[in-house]
Amino acid sequence: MSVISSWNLTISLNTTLSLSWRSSLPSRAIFPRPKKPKTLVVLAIALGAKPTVLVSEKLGDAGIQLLKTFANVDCSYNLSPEELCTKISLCDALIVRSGTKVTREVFESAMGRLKVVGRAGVGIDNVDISAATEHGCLVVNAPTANTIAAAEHGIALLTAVSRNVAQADASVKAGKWERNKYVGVSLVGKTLAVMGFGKVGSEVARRAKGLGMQVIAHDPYAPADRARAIGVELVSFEEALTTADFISLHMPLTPATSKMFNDEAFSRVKKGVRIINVARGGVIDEEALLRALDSGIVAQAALDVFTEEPPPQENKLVRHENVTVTPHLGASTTEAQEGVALEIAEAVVGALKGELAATAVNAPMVPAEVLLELSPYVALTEKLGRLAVQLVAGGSGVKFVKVTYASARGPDDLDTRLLRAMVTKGLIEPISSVFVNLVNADFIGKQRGLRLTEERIVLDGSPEKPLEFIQVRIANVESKFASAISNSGEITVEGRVKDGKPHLTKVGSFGVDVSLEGSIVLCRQSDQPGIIGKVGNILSEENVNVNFMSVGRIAPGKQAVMTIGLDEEPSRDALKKIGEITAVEEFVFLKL
Ligand SMILES: NC(=O)C1=CN([C@@H]2O[C@H](COP(=O)(O)OP(=O)(O)OC[C@H]3O[C@@H](n4cnc5c(N)ncnc54)[C@H](O)[C@@H]3O)[C@@H](O)[C@H]2O)C=CC1
Ligand SMILES: O=C(O)C(=O)COP(=O)(O)O
Repeated sequence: MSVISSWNLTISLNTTLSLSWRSSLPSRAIFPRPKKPKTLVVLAIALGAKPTVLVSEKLGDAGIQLLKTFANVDCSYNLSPEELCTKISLCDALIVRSGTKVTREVFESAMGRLKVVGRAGVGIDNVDISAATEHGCLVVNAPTANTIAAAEHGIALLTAVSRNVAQADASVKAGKWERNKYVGVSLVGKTLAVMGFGKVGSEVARRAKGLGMQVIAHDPYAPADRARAIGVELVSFEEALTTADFISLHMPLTPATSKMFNDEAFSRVKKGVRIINVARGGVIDEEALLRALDSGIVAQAALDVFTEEPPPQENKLVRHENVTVTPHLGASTTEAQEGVALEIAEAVVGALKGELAATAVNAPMVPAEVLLELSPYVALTEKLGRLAVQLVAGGSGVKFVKVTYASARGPDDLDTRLLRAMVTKGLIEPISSVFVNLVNADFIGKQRGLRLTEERIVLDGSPEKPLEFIQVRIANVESKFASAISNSGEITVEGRVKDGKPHLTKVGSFGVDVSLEGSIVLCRQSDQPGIIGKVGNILSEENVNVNFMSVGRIAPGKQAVMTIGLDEEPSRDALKKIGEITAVEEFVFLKL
């Protein structure tokens, strides 16, 4: 058994938790309904209302049409930050490109309604991801559809710069004919340093090789074999700077890459280097670039992106004669815009339907086939969490939770992040007003001081099924249903997936078997004939449908735990009657 992760979370239980003793039913025998804005979208859909998607920048028509099949679509472009904050509390999703700043204030103004932000493109530096995560808002992007467009624009700028295309064009249009002034430089045989060897960078490299250039790349995280496969040598930052005739930037803007190209970097480049930036303005210290251009260290620059967009009129870089500029056009081809629009619309609609997004930026990306396989276990883990926490006696603080996964698969073949998040959701939601999802589960858990430990039991046998059983244990607490405490002294619930459905298979040390649907009555009685019939009668008198019933015994004639799965919620009166059956020693009603 090995511990694979742990973190802290403290849940303080309020005293009106679900448990009821046989003869003293509290005023509300069931769990208090959470006050949270729980899955508003799903609720809205259930009521027949469509979710609302705000599109704040121009999006390809195919994407808009797809969104309209599922949601009310509000295309409001050029909103001021204040207008965005005002509108956002009425929206379930927001779709942006690079021009909308999705700040913490936006998430705060959403007041819990905003469920997903879709970035119709790659760079997510305009979205405050930490704030999104803290607010449980999923951020998805469209990472692939504009790769080629951005790479082609990089190559367009590379060739334009080398032959002074923009300057010469302006000159001819101004009535001049300056053939000697605009003599260019050749690309063939020159060294191009691609900085950031990801999707765009590697496509630029491929194309530059076709132009006869020597291509080197700097990317601390790129796999060497990918570079080798296209004949590119991965080099250090230093080597890239000192050997390149052309430098093309393709890394994301992050705290680590911010102003990566500064005075220090420009002091090490080859004199006369040419720089192309189709990444983000912020990766260059623009003042430093201006100095390097003025001193001739950098011969020319081609910039598609700027620290501030649009750049102010007086921006000296924009007006510099050795600088070619475009207004952030990297992704702007008809094909790329239709592609990203569809990619983001699909991701946003999927997220609004509650599906997990393959392009999630702030949640684990779980491949579709893994999701499909894990989905019954997702339901199981959430329900086990909900059951376990409902079994805790009011006043106990839930801090130490252990989740055990029993599987014949090796640890690398089982991604438990999703399952862990769902246990957290199950543990926290019934006893608090927060909404927990895959996005914010770890954050909320940590914030509340819960210490959740995951363990693996590696079983012999066929690894065909991802999991054999899952156990959730809560230590250092008392239970309102004493039988839920196992021999190890912890509240223990265990479940399995049977025929694709989650089942509860153990409570404390008692083996049980009940499908986890509707609600459950757990009942400990002295093992004797007739109890099942008596309980069944009480429920049938109330028209409460029993969907499952099982009895687990320590030994014949001793104690047994009866588990009853119910489709409807029984009245308080019916529960009271169950508690009054003489052989019933304790019972509890649990909502799933
Ligand atoms: N101008 C435009 O319209 C467009 C701009 N972009 C920009 O291009 C960037 C790259 O896009 P993709 O290639 O699709 O992303 P990607 O994630 O596939 O590639 C980024 C690469 O940068 C590398 N990287 C990270 N830190 C680095 C560092 N300190 N030094 C060197 N490399 C580093 C990463 O390892 C990764 O391989 C985006 O983040 C976006 O900002 C993307 C599309 C269009
Ligand atoms: O995808 C990206 O990262 C881009 O920079 C494209 O930006 P845009 O969607 O054209 O505003």
